[in-house]
Amino acid sequence: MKAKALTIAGSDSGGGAGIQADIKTFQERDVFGMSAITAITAQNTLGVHGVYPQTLEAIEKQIDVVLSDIGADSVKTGMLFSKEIIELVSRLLKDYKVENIVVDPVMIAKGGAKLLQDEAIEALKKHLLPQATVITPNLPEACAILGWSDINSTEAMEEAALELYKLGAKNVVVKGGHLNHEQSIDILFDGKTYSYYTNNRINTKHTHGTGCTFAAAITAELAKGNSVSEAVSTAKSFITSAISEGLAIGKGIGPTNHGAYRKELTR
Ligand SMILES: Nc1ncnc2c1ncn2[C@@H]1O[C@H](COP(=O)(O)OP(=O)(O)OP(=O)(O)O)[C@@H](O)[C@H]1O
Ligand SMILES: Cc1ncc(COP(=O)(O)O)c(N)n1
Repeated sequence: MKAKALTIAGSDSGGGAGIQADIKTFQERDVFGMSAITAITAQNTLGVHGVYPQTLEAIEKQIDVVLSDIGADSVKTGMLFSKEIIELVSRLLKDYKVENIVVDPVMIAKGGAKLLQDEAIEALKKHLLPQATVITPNLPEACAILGWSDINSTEAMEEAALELYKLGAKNVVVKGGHLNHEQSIDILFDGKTYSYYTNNRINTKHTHGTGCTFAAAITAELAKGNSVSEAVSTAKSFITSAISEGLAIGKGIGPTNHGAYRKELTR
């Protein structure tokens, strides 16, 4: 049977991040994609021009009808915007006993727009992180969750992974896209071992949606029954290809190319 994945996230009208990036990635990885939209954003390559959160009722209904009928082998969360939405999503994922949960703790868009209210960080820590199979913070997100000012080395990334693991997630991937290093290094910590996923840094500005795409690829691989380390490894290859063929569309930061990995596999 075809694997199924649900993304609970914000809509990016520009198509590079959020729900759109997730669904494209699920499709590329041969997983049936479903969505529950937490907020509509008016977005393009120049940034976020408007944020329109959906009502709790609308969010609950989307999740309820999908999980009660179709079900999901894995669920990804992205932009959740408020404490109330986090509490709702956490409750529903518990009620439906979802097994594979990937939490991408989206906080700030590349252009600087807030996608999570400051007061929601505590709710994220208390309710959602402890339920997660995998969490995928970038360096600023890891700092915000831990109350740290900076993470600027792989040693500090390992320390952050350990401290984040103590908050209850089964696996932590600290993403090093923001590290000033010639390689792009992500570190997975499963409570015992630190595994490094490393590729050469690609010199491009077209990286809109990298975090969403990476986490969606992990979600898709988990839905198909792969292990966390296999899922992260495939996701790393997927995002590296997508960035290497980033799309110079629009006047600002273009999106990654979700179809690039498939092309590479069939070459
Ligand atoms: N220039 C790059 N070259 C190669 N890999 C990259 C580059 N930038 C980011 N990555 C990889 O992309 C993935 C996403 O990492 P990143 O730290 O950019 O996430 P993010 O900041 O959450 O993304 P976003 O900016 O979409 O929120 C990671 O696997 C990271 O290593
Ligand atoms: C709806 C939504 N979710 C997530 C992101 C983060 O992606 P990025 O940091 O690449 O802008 C975004 N811009 N929009």
